[in-house]
Amino acid sequence: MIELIGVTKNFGRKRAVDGLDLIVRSGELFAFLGPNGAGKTTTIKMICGLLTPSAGEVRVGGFPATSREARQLIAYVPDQPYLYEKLTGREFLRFVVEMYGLNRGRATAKIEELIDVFEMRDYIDELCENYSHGMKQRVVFASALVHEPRALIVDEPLVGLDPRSGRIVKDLFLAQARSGVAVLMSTHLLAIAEELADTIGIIDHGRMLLTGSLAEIRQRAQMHGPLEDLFLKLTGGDRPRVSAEPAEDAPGASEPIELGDRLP
Ligand SMILES: Nc1ncnc2c1ncn2[C@@H]1O[C@H](COP(=O)(O)OP(=O)(O)OP(=O)(O)O)[C@@H](O)[C@H]1O
Repeated sequence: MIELIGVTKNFGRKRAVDGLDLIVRSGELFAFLGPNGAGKTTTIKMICGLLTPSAGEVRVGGFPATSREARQLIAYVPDQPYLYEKLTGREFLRFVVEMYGLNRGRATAKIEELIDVFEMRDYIDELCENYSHGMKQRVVFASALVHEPRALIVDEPLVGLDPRSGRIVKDLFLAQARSGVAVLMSTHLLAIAEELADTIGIIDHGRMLLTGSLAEIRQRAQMHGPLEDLFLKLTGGDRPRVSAEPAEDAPGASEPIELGDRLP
């Protein structure tokens, strides 16, 4: 459903994405991982047709990503939700229906279904300006699904969500993938990738380092511990060592703290 072949993106002299190959099939939940500045958002924007590649091809459902056909197939949920503050959540969903030119009867039923899925009935008729981050994010997810996309692209989907909202969103990804939607999720939360993903892709400096199921990438990297260790090893060394610079006479003052030592 989503296909990138030899994709490069330059911003002036900066190469953000470098000869990237990436495939997400219908029904697959793909976790796109990489350190800050690795090229994830740039890649996502090319898939959504918001940026054009400097070289290579990006296709969605067989159509060029910038085409109208591709845009009809895709839904994109950015990490910072954007809503029209002076509309209610329901009005915003109706606005999206109009934008896509959807059949009103069918879309109204879909909106009602999504209001229940995202547990928004208590606040959907209030103005968006009064919503919390999590409430906004639920409306944004609902608006992304109203046209029944075949590819769902989400950038850092769980940031700022409470456990209940996070559970709803995670269940939604699984349900979408099981119903045949290609789901591409960019995240820094490795536990989410471990929990949900069929396939994990690790990108660094614009290049795909490894792709496969968790078991496959562990085998290829010859590392069988936590994904965090594998990720850190692949993307530039082991666990970072951070000097806490305690007072000179503090106990253990000369010992650097190793991140992760205190984690359960
Ligand atoms: N519009 C732009 N102009 C110049 N450089 C850019 C632009 N957008 C991104 N870059 C650079 O391209 C590289 C990749 O950025 P990108 O935002 O794709 O990374 P990312 O993996 O999404 O990072 P993060 O996890 O921090 O969000 C970075 O070095 C960034 O500074």
